This record gives sequence, C-alpha cells and structure tokens, in this order.
Amino acid sequence: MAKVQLPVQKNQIIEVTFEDLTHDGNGVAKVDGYPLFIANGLPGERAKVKVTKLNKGYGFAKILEIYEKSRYRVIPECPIYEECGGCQLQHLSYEGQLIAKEKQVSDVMQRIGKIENVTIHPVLGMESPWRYRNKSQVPIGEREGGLIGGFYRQRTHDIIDMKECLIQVEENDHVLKKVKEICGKYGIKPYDEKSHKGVLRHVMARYGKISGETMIVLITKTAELPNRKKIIAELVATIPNLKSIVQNVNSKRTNVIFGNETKVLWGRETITDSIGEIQFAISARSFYQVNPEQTKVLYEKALEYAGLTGAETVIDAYCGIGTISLFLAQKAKKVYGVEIIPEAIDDARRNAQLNGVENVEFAVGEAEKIIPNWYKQGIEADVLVVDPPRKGCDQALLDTIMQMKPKKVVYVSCNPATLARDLRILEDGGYQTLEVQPVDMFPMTAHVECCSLLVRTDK
Ligand SMILES: C[S@@+](CC[C@H](N)C(=O)[O-])C[C@H]1O[C@@H](n2cnc3c(N)ncnc32)[C@H](O)[C@@H]1O
Repeated sequence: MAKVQLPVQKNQIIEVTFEDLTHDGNGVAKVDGYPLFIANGLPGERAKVKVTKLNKGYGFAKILEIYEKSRYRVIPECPIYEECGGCQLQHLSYEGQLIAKEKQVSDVMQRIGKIENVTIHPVLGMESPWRYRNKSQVPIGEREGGLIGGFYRQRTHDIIDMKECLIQVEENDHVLKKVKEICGKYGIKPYDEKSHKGVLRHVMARYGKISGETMIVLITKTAELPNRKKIIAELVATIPNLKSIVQNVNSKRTNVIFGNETKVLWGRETITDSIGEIQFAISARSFYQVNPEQTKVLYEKALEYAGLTGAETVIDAYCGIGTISLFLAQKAKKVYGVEIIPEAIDDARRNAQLNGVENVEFAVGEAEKIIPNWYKQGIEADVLVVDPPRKGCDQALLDTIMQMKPKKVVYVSCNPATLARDLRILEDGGYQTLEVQPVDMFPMTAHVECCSLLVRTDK
C-alpha cells in the first residue's frame, strides 16, 4: 500500500490558527485540511506548536507559544488544573464555555444527525458555575507512605492527589481528606492495578445539597476491611451529618468501578435529597444527577416538552431512581419507568411512596427488552421519555418506539453525538425534531446535556 503523504511531519514546528474545539475540549487546527488536536488551544488563537504524533486522518501537537490569545481565555482557578483530567475548560471563560457548547451541539446536529429545521436554543448556564457537584468518586493510591486520591492525569492512570476540587461541594472535599487520613492511619493499602493487590480502590462521597446528608462508599478489592470498626467510628466522629457508610466489593481486574456486592457498614442504605417539590432516596449504586440545581432546569424542560394534560400514558426509559418519572407523574395519567439497576428501582419504588405518588409503575431490566414486551401486552405511550447513558439508545428500543408511534418523544442526553445519531434514526422512522435545549450540567468540563422534543409527522 502506498504511504500516505501528510502535510506535516513529526517534531515539525509550525504556526497554526485554532478553528474549533473537540468534544473533549482540545483545540483543533488544520494544515491543508489535516486536523491537529492540540490541548489548551482555543478557537481564534494563533500559536506556535510542535507536532507530536501523526495518524492517517489526524495528528496531535503541543503548544510552544500563543501569539494571539482568545478574548475568552482566562487563568484557570484550580491550582492542579493543568495536571488533573477532571475539568477540560477552565482556561475558557464561562461565557466562552456556553458559546462553545452551543456550537458543539449545533455542529453534531448537522454533521452526524443531518437534522434540518430544528431550533437549537442557547445553552442554559448556571449563575455560579463552581462547587456544583454533589458526588465525588476518585481512585486511591499511595505516596510516601500516605494515601492519595484524585482524578487521573489525562490519558494515564497516574493519580493527581486532590486537596480540594472547585467543582465539588466542599463537604465532599472534607470526606476525601478524612478517608485518606483515617484509612492511612489504620494501615489500609490502596489497590494496585498492576499487581492486583491491596484493599481500597475508590472512594465515593455523595452529598444531598438540600438535605445536607452525606454518604461514603468505600470500594474495596477484598471483602474484608481491616480495622473496620475503628475506621467507621472515626469517620462518624469527623464527618458532619453522615448518614450512611457503605462498602462495595469489586475483586475483578477491571476499570469498572463498582462490583456486585454492596453492604451497609454503618447507618442507612440511602441518603435523601430533593429536586423541586419531590424527595428522593438515593442508594450507593443508583444514578443521581450530579448537579441538582441544573437538574431542576433540565427536568422542567422535559416536563414542558412532554406537554402533559393529565390524560396521557408516559413511558420513562432509563429511569434511574425514578426522578423524571415522578416529575412527569404530577401531570400524567400513568407513568411506567424502566431501569437496569435493581437497587435504583428499589429506590424508585421507595421514592414513589415517599412522595405519595400512586400513578407510577417501575420495572427492572433492559429498556430494549422490557418496552417491546410492554408493547406486546398492549401498553402504549402517548409520550415516551428516554434518558440513556452516553452510548445512547439501543436499536431495539428505537425500533419499538417507531412501531409504537408515541405522539411525542422527549430525548434527554448527556452525549450530543449519540443523541444526533439517534435523532436521525427516529427522523427516518417518522419523527421530526422540533427543539433541542442544551443545559449546562457540567460547567468547567467539556460535557453538555440536552433535552430534545420530537413529534410524529404522520397523522
Ligand atoms: C443518564 S442516567 C438517567 C437516569 C435518570 N433518568 C435520571 O435523570 O436520574 C441513565 C440510566 O440508564 C440506566 N441504564 C443503562 N443501560 C440501561 C438499559 N439497557 N436499560 C435500562 N436502563 C439502563 C443506568 O443505570 C442509569 O440509571
């Protein structure tokens, strides 16, 4: 095969102008149409860069000097921003982040979805885009005899020890600090990926922003946690309003964080929190949106798009602990929710009871299997809401939606690329996308959430 002639060579130093940002926040500059991905570059900037790696269709470079800075460039607030892989956009002002995210959504709608005649609204941002995350989940390692914990350095598994995280609630910083101190003091060894030895793999802290309640989850390789009683006693004595300490055991060689065995070490199985008028019980393994303030904005948009009058049957696919289901149930005749994690459905049923909601029914299983079964049994939705994980909806679910033909589909998504892909499939199956509302659930990171409204076009 003939060798492809590329317009640049490895180690070449060139001058570029940044045109765009990638979905993960890197700058994009092109040389004769050949894209170079370059960390820290912002659209409009001119820089001297060194080419570091070349592939057939794209390459990488690093910035040596920025000649012309973007008017949206700011000095990152976090002292470990350059090393830590947790945030990607702290060098871009918040105004600039919202502009970039709107463009990201609009670009994929055109490029991947080929969606026409859709209104893409400006991103709904936060008034104060810091300290919003209610959940911290970090790997644990060791340095000079002490435990360390924090995000991985980008594209590595090196842990950057984190004293505080400016997008986390301060309560979670305190939990991580105390867990490192106390577990270190009682000789708990961190898990080592290479040797597959050690005890503590990850620590998760979850904080109810409204309730003030805290849960700590210790994810361990071994079922045994040495000095368990002493560790629990010290955590209980030092963490204010701690309601639950849970251990999850993951003994596999894997990058997946949670294992299958979960046990309560102290206190309750769940903590509670509320969004708007609705209260939620949240257990260790259940998905709960990380930015409760913006979750309210997102769910209100989903409710608005659903346009319920009280007469509708609604299906909420990928329902988690029933958050959207309970929001919708306030205005629907009946809501059916489906979710794959059994503990989340236990929480969803508990949450329905907690809020005195009787017009909801939940099922455990894969949405792509349960919803086709419901359809066979005669359960048909007027409005179908989906909120899948990043990989988007399973084809079997999309096929069922196109057979069932609900009047409206409300598609909530944390990945604009898979959203655009699925919207194309639904448009080819008789739907039209009317509106996409991006909501900034994850300031300082390159992620953006969207709520979209589709309607059936046939009569
Ligand atoms: C983005 S979360 C949304 C949860 C919920 N709607 C909320 O807002 O809190 C996606 C959920 O889908 C669940 N899930 C993943 N794959 C699934 C599948 N094949 N069928 C049903 N649920 C699934 C996950 O466990 C997670 O709770």
